[in-house]
This record gives sequence, C-alpha cells and structure tokens, in this order.
Amino acid sequence: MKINGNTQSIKDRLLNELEGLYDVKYGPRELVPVELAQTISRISYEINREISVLINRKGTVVDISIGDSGKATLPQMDNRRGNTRLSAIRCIHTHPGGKGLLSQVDIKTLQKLRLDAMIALGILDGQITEIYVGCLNIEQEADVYGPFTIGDTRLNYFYKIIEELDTSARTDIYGNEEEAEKAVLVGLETSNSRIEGMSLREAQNSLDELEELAKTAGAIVIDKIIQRKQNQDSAYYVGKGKIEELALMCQATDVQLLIFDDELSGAQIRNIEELTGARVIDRTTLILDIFAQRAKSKEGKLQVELAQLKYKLPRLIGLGNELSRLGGGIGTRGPGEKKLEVDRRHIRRRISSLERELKLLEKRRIFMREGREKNNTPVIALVGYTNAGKSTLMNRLCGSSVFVEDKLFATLDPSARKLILADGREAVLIDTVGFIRKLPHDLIEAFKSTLEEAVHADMLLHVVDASNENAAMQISVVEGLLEDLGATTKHTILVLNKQDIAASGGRINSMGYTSVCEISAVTGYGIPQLLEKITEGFKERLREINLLIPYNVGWVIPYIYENGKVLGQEYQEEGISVKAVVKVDKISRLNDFILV
Ligand SMILES: Nc1nc2c(ncn2[C@@H]2O[C@H](COP(=O)(O)OP(=O)(O)OP(=O)(O)O)[C@@H](O)[C@H]2O)c(=O)[nH]1
Ligand SMILES: [Mg+2]
Repeated sequence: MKINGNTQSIKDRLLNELEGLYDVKYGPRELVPVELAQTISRISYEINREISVLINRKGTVVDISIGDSGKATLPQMDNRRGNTRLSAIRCIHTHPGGKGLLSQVDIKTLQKLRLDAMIALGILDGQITEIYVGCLNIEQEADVYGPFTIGDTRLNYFYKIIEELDTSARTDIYGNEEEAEKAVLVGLETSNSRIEGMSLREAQNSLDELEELAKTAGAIVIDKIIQRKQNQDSAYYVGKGKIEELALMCQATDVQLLIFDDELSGAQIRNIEELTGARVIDRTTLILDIFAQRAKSKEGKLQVELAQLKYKLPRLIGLGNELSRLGGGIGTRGPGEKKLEVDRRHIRRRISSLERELKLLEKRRIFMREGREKNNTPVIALVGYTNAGKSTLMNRLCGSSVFVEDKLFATLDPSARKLILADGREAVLIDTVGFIRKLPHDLIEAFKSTLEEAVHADMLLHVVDASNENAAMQISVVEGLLEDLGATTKHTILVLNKQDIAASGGRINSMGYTSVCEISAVTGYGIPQLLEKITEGFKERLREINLLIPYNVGWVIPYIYENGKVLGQEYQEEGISVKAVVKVDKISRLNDFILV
C-alpha cells in the first residue's frame, strides 16, 4: 500500500506513519475514527498540505493521498453497486487552514465519486478545531452538517442517513450481489402468561419462526437469544445489560445485524444500534423486506412499498429529534432538520401517489369481481398460514403453474384460475397471500383489498400444514385474521395438507368446520375427495330468490321447505308472493316462478 499524490520532500518517517493507517481496522459505525483523525491532522500540520483518507464501510482504509480531496482516487471503482447507489466509501480529509467547511472541490468529489460522506477536519496548530460532514440527499445535492468536535457521538448517527439514501436506491436490504449477512435474533419472554413454561415456549416458537423469516430474507442466523423480563424495556426492548452482552458478542463473531422479534420504536432502534454498533431491524421490517423481494404484480409491489413507507415515516421522525439539534444556534435552522423535512415531504408525496394508483387498481379488481358475480361463477379462495401449501394445491387442482417455493410468502398476489368441479361446472379458484403471526398492521391494511377476495368468495379452503407441530396455533392465527376481515360465516373446508409427511394421530381440532379433508397436494392423495367436497359444498350453497306462485300450483312451497327456507310470503291477486333462500342446484326447477 502506498501514499498517493504529491509525496515529494515528505520525510520517510511521516510516510511510514501514514502507511501504518492501512493496517488498522476501524469500527464500521465510527464515521470519524478519533486516532486516525488525530494522526492525519498532526502530519498534515507538519507538512502543511491536505491529506485525504478513504475508508470503506467495513472500516478498512483503501486510499491515502496527499493533496486536496479532489486528488483522492477510488482504487477500483466498484461498478457492481450500480450507478444509483453510493460507493460505500467515505473520505476524511484535512484543511490545514483551520476551517472545517467543505470547499467546492470537496462537494464535487462527493458527487462525482458518490461517496457515503465527505468529512473535512479544520486544523489549527495540529489540533482538530471543527468537523463538517457532507452527505448526498435524494436530489443528489450535498447536505452539509456541522460543526462537530472530534469524538462527538452524534457523528455516529450518520450511517443512518447514509443507509437511508442507499436503501432508497434499491428495494431490499440484502441486495443479491452481496454476501449473506450474519445475524443474531433477539426475543423477549414477558411473564404475562400464568402457566409456567407456557410463555417461554411461545417465545421460542416465535423466535424459530423469525429464524425462518431471516433465512428467507437471505441472512445467516448465528444465534438466537431470549431474555426473560417482566416488561419490555422502553429504551432497549430487552435489558440494557443484555444489549451490552450482545455488543460484545457482535464484535467477537463479526455480526452486524440484530433482528428483534417485536416492533421497535425509533428510539429503541437508535439506542441499541448506538450501544452495539450493529444494524438493528425488527420483525416487521424483516417481513416487509421479504414481501418487497417477492411481490410480483404491480399491485402487490405498490402495496408493499406503501406499507414500508408508512412504517418508516414515524421512525424517521424519531431519528430527527437527534439530528435537528445539529448545527443549532441562534437564527440557524439545523441542516439536519432541513434534510429530514425534505425526506419526510418526499415520503408523504410518494405515499399519496401510491394510494391513488392503488385505488385505480382496486376499482379494476372490483369490476372483474362484479363480472364474475353476474355470471354466477362460484369463487373459492385458498387461505391459510404461509407455507401451508396453498399454491401447491392450486397447481394440483387447476393444473396451472403458480409460483411455488419452500420459502415463506411465496405468493403475494392473488392469482385466479379456472377450476372444473366434479359435476363439470366451472368455478374460480383464488390463491392468497399466506397469513402469519404478528403480521405487521400496516401490511394487513395494505393487503386488505387483496385479502378481501377471501371475504367475497363463496367458499374458503383453509389449508393447513398438518405436519407442522404448531399447526393448531397457525389455524387459530388464520381464524383470527379471517374474523378481522369479516369472513367467518363462509362455507369453509378445513384442508389438512402434507399427509405424506404428517405424523399419524390427529391433534387438530376441526370443530366449527363444515367439512374436513385430509390431502397431500404433492402426492395427490385425497384430491378427488376434496373436489367432491367442494362440489357438495356448492350444492349446499343457498341463494335468495323472489317467486310468484299461482294458487293452483301446490308442490312449490313444500319443495322450498325441503331445499331451503321461506323468508316471507304475501297473498296477492295472481298468487302467493314468496321470498326464500334455496340451495343453488335446486333452483332450476323453480325457474318458471322466479321474479327478476
Ligand atoms: N411433503 C409435502 N410438502 C408439501 C405439500 N404441499 C406443499 N408442500 C411444500 O410446502 C412448501 C410450501 O408450499 P406453497 O404451496 O408455496 O405454500 P403456500 O401456502 O402457497 O405458501 P405462501 O405462498 O408462502 O403463503 C413447498 O416446498 C411445497 O413443495 C405436501 O402435501 N406434502
Ligand atoms: Mg403461495
């Protein structure tokens, strides 16, 4: 490694000292490593020239140059990151004149190299007097923050801004081109359950599921930790001591991602990140991220983006409290506040434009649904916990190819397929997004219009992974969500799937279901019986009709009682006017008397 730029007449001793900086590894979240800053400031003062150091996000120095920041060269410009994303490298450089404000050259370099940040150290007599930090904003302009003094902890919040900008250039946190991230999962067992041991099991199950989610998102889970605590800690979620323990663990195992099992507040995220130096995300962010990776249709993508923004907005404000104090002073609006305002306004604008677009798409869907209703095509919706096998069953029943994968949330978009019933009639089968415990509220809202397909269906197939030991819990989560959607009174068949790998002996309580059917969507076991039950179910389906029955036709009223119910009757001149509900397949005999 060598020192670039004009090194003429600089003593070897100083050059060697500078070269030594290449060998040190700095904390990934430490925007301005104190020792490094002091070293280059002292040498810069001694040689009376500017020194620029480039550091990557892993905390490794990648270039040291003598001369103004414009001389700094990115060693091998990393094109894999694409030209919309940041270079993942920041520049720290000295201003021997004593002023820390960024120069035009500094700002140009920031933009040209798309640096994470351009940091200027004002130096007087070899001491750092002030520090300014420039970061790009969404409009690709430089926002300048400061002045700071060396060691100011606020400097370590900048990676938030940097990350924010970087993620806005790509949709998922994990980026396919990057290696899988190592993560530690953290859960909490609050003692609100009276049954000893019960709450711990629950916390463990929930954490196991979080692990599945993390894997689905592409992370490698190094460890899972559960803390037992009376209540959630408002500042750190778990106890502060636990977080300190985690900080050590992160350092020892080089883990840079902590995933928490519940929704965290903006303040909690900030506190934990500050203490551990790792990036912190919560269950909701993780789920939203997976949804973002998987959404396929335009509507699905818009719905996920909307949910992400809505979740992000209040947490951005949490961070803003810290930032708006930056650069305070009489008559100055902190630049941090300004950037935050820009971001917030940008997000709000995007939210309303997304909402408008979604409204249009929803109208179109309602229109299509009305068409189906008019044709009297029966609609069957597949619902169930994620990974239950809904898409596989749809493929099996319709011979279509819906996206199937052994990952959570393979389906986000309701896809509709034609299904031929056992009696030859046609029906429409609709696949839906999988349900999950602690489904983020914003997501339920976002997907409500999609899930409403289930509410409008004539029949539900509640698919269950009978091989899963948590099947009973999964059933009740789905039932709870269906209740929220107002779809509990539907004719529902409980479909116990994966019989090929399920342990024998039923543990599943099927009370309250019209019918139950054991199948294997993979082997085809039980499928004819399921089709039969579906067809049966439709025969049982009732429809409301109005009739006018002449007085001389005697068989109609008893026939109605046999196949349905009379809701009301009125004696008129031409006959009896009857309002009734009758089984759909028994209606045709009554055609002569039906009023339209
Ligand atoms: N052994 C076995 N595996 C099955 C069966 N049905 C589905 N699977 C597997 O379970 C996994 C999930 O299946 P999907 O059909 O994608 O599940 P889903 O309910 O649509 O999941 P989401 O779309 O995520 O809600 C896949 O790996 C399937 O191959 C079955 O009857 N037996
Ligand atoms: Mg699916």
